[in-house]
Amino acid sequence: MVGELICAMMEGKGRGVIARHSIAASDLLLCARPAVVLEGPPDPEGAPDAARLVPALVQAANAQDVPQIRAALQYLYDGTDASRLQLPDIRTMMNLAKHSSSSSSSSSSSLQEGLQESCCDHDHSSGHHHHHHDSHSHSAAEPAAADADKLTEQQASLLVKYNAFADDYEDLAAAAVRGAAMPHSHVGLWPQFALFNHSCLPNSVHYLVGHAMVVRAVEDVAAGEELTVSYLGREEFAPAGARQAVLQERYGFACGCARCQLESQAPRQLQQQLLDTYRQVMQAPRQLQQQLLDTYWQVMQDLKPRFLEAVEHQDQSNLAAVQAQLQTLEHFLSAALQQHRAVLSDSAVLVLQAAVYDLYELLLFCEQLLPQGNEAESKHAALACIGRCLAILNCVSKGAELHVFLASRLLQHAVDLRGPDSAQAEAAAQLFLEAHRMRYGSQLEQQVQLELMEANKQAAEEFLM
Ligand SMILES: C[S@@+](CC[C@H](N)C(=O)[O-])C[C@H]1O[C@@H](n2cnc3c(N)ncnc32)[C@H](O)[C@@H]1O
Repeated sequence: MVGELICAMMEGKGRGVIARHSIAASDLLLCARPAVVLEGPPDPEGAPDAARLVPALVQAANAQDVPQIRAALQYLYDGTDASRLQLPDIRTMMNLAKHSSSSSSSSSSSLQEGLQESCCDHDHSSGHHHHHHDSHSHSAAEPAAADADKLTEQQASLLVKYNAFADDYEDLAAAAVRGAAMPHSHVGLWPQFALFNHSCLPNSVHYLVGHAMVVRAVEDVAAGEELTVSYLGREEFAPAGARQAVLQERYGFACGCARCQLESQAPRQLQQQLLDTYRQVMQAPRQLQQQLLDTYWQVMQDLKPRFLEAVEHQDQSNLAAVQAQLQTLEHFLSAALQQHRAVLSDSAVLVLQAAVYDLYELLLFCEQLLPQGNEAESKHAALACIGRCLAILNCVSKGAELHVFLASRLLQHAVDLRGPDSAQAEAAAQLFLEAHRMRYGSQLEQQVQLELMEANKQAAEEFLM
């Protein structure tokens, strides 16, 4: 499928990646190794500072024995030079990665190799196609260096500033399946991945397997349509203004994607309400988030079997007070959404709700920490909360890790509450499978599929409250 992508100029965005032919949801788009990558310690310490990539990038680009890296980076930096318009194809990228400074013992797992093979199998073209263009977002600070043979430190800094990618973990389930030790944080530069532009409602998902960057479509994409990824992590769950501020500051562009447009066209009153809700959720209950997380860790570490009981003995009344506040917020927001329901499609409502995703997630956490009524009732309530969160993620964040985790949680609750053979459990299993299909594709061997599902179930236990 990699051969089906074209690099072209996108109005107001510099270059971008478009589909040459139609692409189906869950198709693999890219699996590429980095030009450079640095591993950090496992979370919570986070990924190394991207600035540390600059000297490594200069060194990799100027290494005599691997001119392809220099070509890829120079292309990325300065697409205006006709002599360098030919982007190395995926095979070249794979080969050059063998020589790159980023070799890793963990990168030879069978899952990763499988992914690479599936790329190569589909790559029937001789390389990417792209059109000549004369402006480029990365090179604003200076024209192409006359001595184009060497990538300068200044050029490398610009490349890193706009193109580096960092993550606290590689894909946790894939790491577990391939037997990797504790997954590490990463910061690196993947030249082909860096050609994808951003959307707050992306049609592709991306993640690391070892050092390989995997990109997969999560929507059906028509020929000629742009393929987009989200540059925002958790910050994607914020209103348009907040997202745009981050994108402007970090990447220097004003986002005008479909989600931003939808929000800016929503009735003014509703926009204000979304903003107010977001502020209240993000400001006031920040302590609550911490409190909930602290509670979570405490309970998971030594009191897991008596999870709900233990929480009751700690700060139940405090949590209940916050829960009540959250419920009030949710009530008003839902009334406002209801008021404008006639002009909003189902998915528009979900897109708008994504701006205050934290509200819904905190309600879910409260529900899980503070059971109300009898066990069945509280499970019902939790099931409804999970369903709501999942619907939002299924709309704006398809194939994301959180999407897979919540689908796993929904399945667990449905099985618990209604039994493994119930219609609800079956529907939830279908959602879990679908989230997996988006993230890992539809052509996985059944055994690998089962192992990934089990690993994601475990990871959801550990990482989701
Ligand atoms: C990783 S690069 C993406 C490829 C880039 N367009 C190019 O020509 O090399 C990130 C840069 O692309 C541009 N960009 C990405 N997404 C955009 C969007 N939705 N709207 C406008 N510019 C965007 C910004 O200049 C950003 O700093």
